[in-house]
Amino acid sequence: MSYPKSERVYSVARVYANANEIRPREYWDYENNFEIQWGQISNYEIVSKVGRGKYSEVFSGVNISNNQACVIKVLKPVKIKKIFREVKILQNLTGGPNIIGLLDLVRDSHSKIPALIFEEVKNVEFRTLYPKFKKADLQYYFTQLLTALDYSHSMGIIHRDVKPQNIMIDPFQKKLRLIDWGLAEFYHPGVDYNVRVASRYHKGPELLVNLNQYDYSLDLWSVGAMLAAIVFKKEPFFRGDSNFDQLLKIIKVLGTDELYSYLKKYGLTLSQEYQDVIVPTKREPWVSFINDKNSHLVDNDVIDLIHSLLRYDHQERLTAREAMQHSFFKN
Ligand SMILES: Nc1ncnc2c1ncn2[C@@H]1O[C@H](COP(=O)(O)OP(=O)(O)OP(=O)(O)O)[C@@H](O)[C@H]1O
Repeated sequence: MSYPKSERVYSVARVYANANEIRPREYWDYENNFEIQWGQISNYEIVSKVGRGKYSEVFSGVNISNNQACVIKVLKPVKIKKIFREVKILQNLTGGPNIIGLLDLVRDSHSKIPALIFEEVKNVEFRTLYPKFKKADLQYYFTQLLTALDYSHSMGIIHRDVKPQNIMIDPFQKKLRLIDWGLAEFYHPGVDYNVRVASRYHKGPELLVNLNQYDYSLDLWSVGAMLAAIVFKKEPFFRGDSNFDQLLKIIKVLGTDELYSYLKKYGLTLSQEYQDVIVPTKREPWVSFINDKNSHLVDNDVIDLIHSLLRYDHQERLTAREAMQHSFFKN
């Protein structure tokens, strides 16, 4: 059984909780009876290297059978289960709005090293792009991102690694694609998930306080952290220098009162290590982050949106769909 329910169910997603249960088992069970149909590796040629991740080397390439540009993600050796999960999730989501399209799967006949073939996005690096964003750009691109997330969540899938590096934007075509589904997971209510996911600066509080029954709302914390970073021109917004320190950076902004209410609500306690260093802290008002460099981007709407995403309590955060309906996107 791949998704054992916990004996104590203390948190269930507010939306799409049964997205997998209502679908056939083959939809989410990537461990049993799942077989990959491999394409022709000879169709693809590498052009140049575009990036490297923890789990892969990524190249721009071309499909010589139709002259189509593509991206070739060559996987580093990892557990076969992890590869199956990424492939199954990509197959389920490909074709959805603003989700990176998986075009083919190939593997080297000798080494058996697999590679994923994707549509190519002519991405402009976020450190170049985001500082130029005006309110209209934020409205447009965050709507695109939330559309991808609402779709993925409605399909029962949590991305679990939302961050600028995983959001490809081609500003000339105004195209946004959510990439890197390597940490994504199927959501089943009442299952204890591994908290060692996401990248440090974008980890939600649930991961840092060891709350295992998290859900889609994890992705909305990461969106909130990204939005706050752009709006307040503070990249990243929460810069912890370790996983331990990451929660301390969040406390500096959100304070301790709501942290303790959060822990109490779900019956959690902080480790002794945290209890030794955390002192009572007041919430830092959002307006205290306004300065000469960012004031043109800040208004009450965007502050309210950030405030509604950056909540300790994952159940209080706006869902992707609710966030899209926020007044920030209307004016
Ligand atoms: N479809 C694409 N179009 C353009 N660039 C891409 C595409 N896919 C991946 N890249 C580039 O390759 C990098 C690594 O890809 P990806 O995040 O999928 O790999 P990873 O090994 O899972 O990375 P990580 O260590 O962040 O988990 C991306 O940050 C991006 O720069």
